[in-house]
Amino acid sequence: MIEMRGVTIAYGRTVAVDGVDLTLPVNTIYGLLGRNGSGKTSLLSALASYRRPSAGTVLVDGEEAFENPRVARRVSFIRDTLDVSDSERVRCVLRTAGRLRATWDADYAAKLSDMFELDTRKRVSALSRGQRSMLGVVLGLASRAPLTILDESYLGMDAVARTLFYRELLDDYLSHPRTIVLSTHLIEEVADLFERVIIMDRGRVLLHDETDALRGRGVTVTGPAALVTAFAAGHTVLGEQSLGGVRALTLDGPLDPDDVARGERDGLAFGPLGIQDLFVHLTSQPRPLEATR
Ligand SMILES: Nc1ncnc2c1ncn2[C@@H]1O[C@H](COP(=O)(O)OP(=O)(O)OP(=O)(O)O)[C@@H](O)[C@H]1O
Repeated sequence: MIEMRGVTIAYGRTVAVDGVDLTLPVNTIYGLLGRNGSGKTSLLSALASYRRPSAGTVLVDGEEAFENPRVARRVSFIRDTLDVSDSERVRCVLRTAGRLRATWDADYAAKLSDMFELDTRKRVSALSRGQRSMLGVVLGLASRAPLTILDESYLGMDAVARTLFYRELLDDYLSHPRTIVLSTHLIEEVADLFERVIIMDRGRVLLHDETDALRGRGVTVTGPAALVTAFAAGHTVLGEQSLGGVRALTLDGPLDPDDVARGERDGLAFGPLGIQDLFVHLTSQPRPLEATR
């Protein structure tokens, strides 16, 4: 179990993470979503015990995470800097990872490198943007760490490489269950991988739920304007569009099935909202420039 209690991370006057409470059951794939600057990387750094929170605690299996070697050994945090030396050759980076990590699977790392056509003789400095990301993915997956954190790991990877990555991640997770936290902006592309979704907004957790529950959460109601308006009474409206006499409202669901059946009889149409559209609706309110205190 991973627990965050009142976790706050501030950089001077900028509050990147603002009193986050989260309980994360293990052996689950999490999607961490949030707009630019919403605090995802900061939160993940605390989760990975790379950063001491300004306030609050992060507990991994009951142990305080920061500067705790027992926790650090169980965590693999892959971020864009990769935390490796640019002058090293890829094969040396992989060998070092194997030496440092008891759970490392060298054969799997070799298989992944082949799959991504990653030339392990190259120095890290000679890798393209996408190839650096592939190296990050190899380091993350082959570590088989009980807590694997991939922070926007696909950057620069083309559609084919990303598809291979998603497929591989799911296959390997099924044979080696572990906790994987994936932060991404390519929501629709990966939404099917997530078992649970965490949405951050301005340093806070706006929502944390099972992906399946979220799929039924946003509902679009379309029909004659007066009928739609009457139906929406008492519901939270997340968004609206009008064209002539037709109105479409996005409501925060789930809706009562009897109400939906009645609405359909009256000529209203109901449609589910994808995770990405729900995310856009929930997080697209105008924002101040910085979340400062
Ligand atoms: N080292 C730092 N020093 C000062 N401010 C920082 C630092 N790192 C992050 N911030 C600020 O903290 C806030 C959250 O940044 P963070 O990188 O955690 O967001 P993010 O959700 O990962 O963003 P993105 O999706 O753009 O990568 C931003 O306002 C950012 O400017």
